[in-house]
Amino acid sequence: MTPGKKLRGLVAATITPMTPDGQINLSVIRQYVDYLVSEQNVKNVFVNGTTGEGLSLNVQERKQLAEEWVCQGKDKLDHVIIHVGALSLPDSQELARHAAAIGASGIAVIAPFFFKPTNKDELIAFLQKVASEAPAVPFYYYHIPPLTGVKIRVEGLLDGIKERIPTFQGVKFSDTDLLDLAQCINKNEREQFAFLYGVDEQLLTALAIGADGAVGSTYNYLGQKTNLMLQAFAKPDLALARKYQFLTGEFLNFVIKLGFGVAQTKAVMTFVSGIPMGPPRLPLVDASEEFIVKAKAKLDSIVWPDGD
Ligand SMILES: CC(=O)N[C@@H]([C@@H](O)[C@H](O)[C@H](O)CO)[C@@H](O)CC(=O)C(=O)O
Repeated sequence: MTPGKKLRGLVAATITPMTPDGQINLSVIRQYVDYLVSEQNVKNVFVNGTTGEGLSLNVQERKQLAEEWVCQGKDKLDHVIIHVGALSLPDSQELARHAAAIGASGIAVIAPFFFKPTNKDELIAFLQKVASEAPAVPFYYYHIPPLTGVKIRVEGLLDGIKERIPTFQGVKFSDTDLLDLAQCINKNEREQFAFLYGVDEQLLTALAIGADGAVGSTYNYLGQKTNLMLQAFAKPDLALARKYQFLTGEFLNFVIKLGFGVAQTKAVMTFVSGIPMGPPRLPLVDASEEFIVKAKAKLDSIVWPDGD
């Protein structure tokens, strides 16, 4: 891992592999790391987040997964960010201490979403209590209002955040309010915070307003194609960048219409990578055979600009 290096580019929101009987399956994580690096050119991971079913795992499972990713990622990955958010503050603090102890390169926290903070001060108070348990570890706020229902705008949250959370390093922004994201980027140029976008089908738009990179589920299996989009954008060859975005969008638009979530992501990753991701944990249920057949046919039918 590369300490101190600003987080940029693609971050795979990792899937939690499970055995057919629903236990976490640590045995494939080594192969998973190698696959991300060699086949997808993705060297950053975000562990135990939404895609990783982090909120459906117990504390022990989350620690085991964090340890395995840090251990297998050593000398191979640049950043291993561990999501340590939980509804229970002590659980979240325990996970933050654990992430620090195992040498994670960052921690992230989601807004609590059962009893919700009602304003930015309450939210910052919660985040601060977690961040202070890992005082040497870069801290990221994980903003995902479609799932948490916590709609506190990030722009306001960032005002004076470094005084409250000295380790504050950036935001994983999984929302479509691009005005909020743009205001964050515009106001925080000097702070060197990292803004990582989390709606994969709209990444190009976020890059245009200055996002540093992205955290998402599709970079597990479309990382290499999305990296080509990032390269085209940097060149700049916007026409080419758009082609990549339109094609990933075409796939996502297709699967979203069929019904797309973490269970389906596990199925897609299994057929693309060959690594068994197993079933999701209840209340999520397995992707149907019909979904798998249709999603695979759709992905195979796409002709990418690089000729693949
Ligand atoms: C709601 C949701 O799951 N969003 C995904 C996206 O990557 C999403 O799967 C993608 O944009 C397809 O819609 C990520 O933002 C989630 C994520 O990064 C995580 O797993 O923590």
